[in-house]
Amino acid sequence: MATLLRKAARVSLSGSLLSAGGRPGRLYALSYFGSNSRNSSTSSKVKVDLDNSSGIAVVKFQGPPVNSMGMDFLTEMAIGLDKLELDKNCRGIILTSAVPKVFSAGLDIMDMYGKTLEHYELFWRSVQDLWLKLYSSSKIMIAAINGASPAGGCLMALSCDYRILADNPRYKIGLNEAQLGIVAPFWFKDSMVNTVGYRIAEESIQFGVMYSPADALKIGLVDQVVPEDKVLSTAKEKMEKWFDIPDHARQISKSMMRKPTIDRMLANRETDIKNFVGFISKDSIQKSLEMYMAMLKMKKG
Ligand SMILES: CC/C=C\CCC/C=C/C(=O)SCCNC(=O)CCNC(=O)[C@H](O)C(C)(C)COP(=O)(O)OP(=O)(O)OC[C@H]1O[C@@H](n2cnc3c(N)ncnc32)[C@H](O)[C@@H]1OP(=O)(O)O
Repeated sequence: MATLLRKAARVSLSGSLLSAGGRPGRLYALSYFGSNSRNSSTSSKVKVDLDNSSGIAVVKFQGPPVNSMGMDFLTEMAIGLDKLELDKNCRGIILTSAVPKVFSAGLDIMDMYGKTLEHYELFWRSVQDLWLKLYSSSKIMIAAINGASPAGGCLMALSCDYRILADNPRYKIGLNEAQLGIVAPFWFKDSMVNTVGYRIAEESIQFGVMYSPADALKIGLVDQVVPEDKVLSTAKEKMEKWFDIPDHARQISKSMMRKPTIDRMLANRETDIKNFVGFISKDSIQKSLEMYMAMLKMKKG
């Protein structure tokens, strides 16, 4: 009976939780290589390592200096996630960083500065696409946050089912867009509200608060804070606990919780792209981004 239940638990529903409009299951060229028990794929910004015996895939961001989410990163992540979504051996995915001290610096500001309208449109569609894949994944997603995680970095963590943050006061996390003079779009806001609740999100987004690990834990932005060298092992231990739940029941429950948020984004996707392109191409916003980049560079010198 126990074996039967275990087998049943491994049966996964095909495809992500995405509804029809979301273009799931796209095929792509990236291929896995490795032994029967391990499948690995490395592209320039993302490394995917699936352990077939445990069912856990570790997706490591490896785009120094800060794992910013530019076109390459977005494309490689989308390809890696598509592949894992279709892989029956994969039951859970851990997102983490191979770059010291940074999980992800969020969207690549250089993709939002001084480019053509066509570029902004393509870029924003790719950002939406990645969020849809993360948020609607049928797999168990755990963020092993081993570094700073502002804006888009925080969004990737928010898209997971569980978040573990390294206990280092320099590793701040939050949707800080307002501090750059830009606005977190409604689906960033929805992801935050769904995690920490309306009142905290309201304050957090308006101020663009970046939380220390202790504060992030207090408001429920992360679920656990552990010593830095334990982040990945804790994520793997936690994953084993999630594996005790039969996949089909967990997936349907996840879909039930997330579907309204996903559907809202799909229904407003084109308007959201128009808003982004119109907003980001304004002179005043371009100026804000320019000043922000200069400030980042000055901080170094
Ligand atoms: C209608 C809707 C409209 C708009 C919605 C847009 C939504 C936007 C979402 C976003 O994600 S915007 C990005 C927000 N990100 C940030 O504010 C993070 C900024 N970066 C940092 O705070 C720090 O870099 C750090 C992540 C804490 C790491 O600090 P560290 O000291 O380790 O590195 P350093 O600051 O020296 O940076 C190294 C290098 O990287 C460049 N950099 C940093 N972040 C970005 C980025 N997001 N995009 C592009 N480039 C980035 C930084 O300038 C340095 O470059 P240099 O070596 O050439 O000087």
